[in-house]
Amino acid sequence: MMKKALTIAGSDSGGGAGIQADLKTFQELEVYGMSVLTAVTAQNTLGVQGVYPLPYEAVAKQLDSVLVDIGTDALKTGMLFDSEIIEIVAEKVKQYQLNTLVVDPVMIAKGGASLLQTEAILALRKSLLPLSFVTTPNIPEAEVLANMEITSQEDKKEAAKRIADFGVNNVLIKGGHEENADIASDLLFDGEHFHTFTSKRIQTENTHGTGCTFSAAITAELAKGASIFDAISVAKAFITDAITYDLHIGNGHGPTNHWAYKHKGVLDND
Ligand SMILES: Nc1ncnc2c1ncn2[C@@H]1O[C@H](COP(=O)(O)OP(=O)(O)O)[C@@H](O)[C@H]1O
Ligand SMILES: Cc1ncc(COP(=O)(O)O)c(N)n1
Repeated sequence: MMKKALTIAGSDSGGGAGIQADLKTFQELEVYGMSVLTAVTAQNTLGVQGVYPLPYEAVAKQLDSVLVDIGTDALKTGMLFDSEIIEIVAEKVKQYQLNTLVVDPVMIAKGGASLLQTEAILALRKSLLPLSFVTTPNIPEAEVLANMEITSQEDKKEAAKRIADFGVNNVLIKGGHEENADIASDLLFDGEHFHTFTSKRIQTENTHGTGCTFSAAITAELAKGASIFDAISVAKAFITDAITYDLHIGNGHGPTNHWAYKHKGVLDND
């Protein structure tokens, strides 16, 4: 039986991040993908030109439609926009007893546009993180959640512990923003131990959607029954290939290549 994965996120009209990145990743990793939209963004490789949240009722209804009938083996959240949407998601996660929740605490798009209202940070900490199996902040997001600056490996560890204290089982702080490093190193705290997942750093401007793609890959692997460690290992290989075979599309920060992980051979012969 094919496993199922659900993403609750915003639409990226440019196709590189958000719902579109998530569904492409689910497809490549061979899980059945479903989506609940929270907002529509007018977006391309140059940035975000508009943000249009959906009515709260639309978010709640989409969740009920999917969960009453189809159900899911794992789910992830991306852009949630405000505290009301966070509370709706938290309610539904409890109501339908969903255990495998991946929270990618999307706050700001790479060009600087806000995808989460500042008032919503509290709701994220108090209502959603306690229900989560894993959360995947980048460094600026980890700084906001943990309420501290991160300038060293020790700071990263301290921030991971502080975020775990909100009640989430696993905290994965991504190292994509450490631009001076020659590796891209992500730190996992599983409540007891630290592990790092490392790849070489790829020099490219085309990193639009890396965080969405990475957390979607973790979600797909968890849906198939992988352990958190194995799910992150596959996701790290998936995102590294997707960045290595990046797409030179548009005039700004292009997207990653969701096709690469499964079809490197074909791309190498291109
Ligand atoms: N230039 C890069 N080379 C290799 N891996 C990268 C690069 N940039 C980001 N990554 C990896 O992509 C994943 C997403 O991280 P990040 O870019 O920090 O997320 P976000 O998109 O949320 O800011 C992480 O595994 C990170 O290590
Ligand atoms: C609708 C939407 N959701 C999320 C992101 C973040 O993208 P990234 O993965 O590059 O942090 C985005 N740019 N747009």
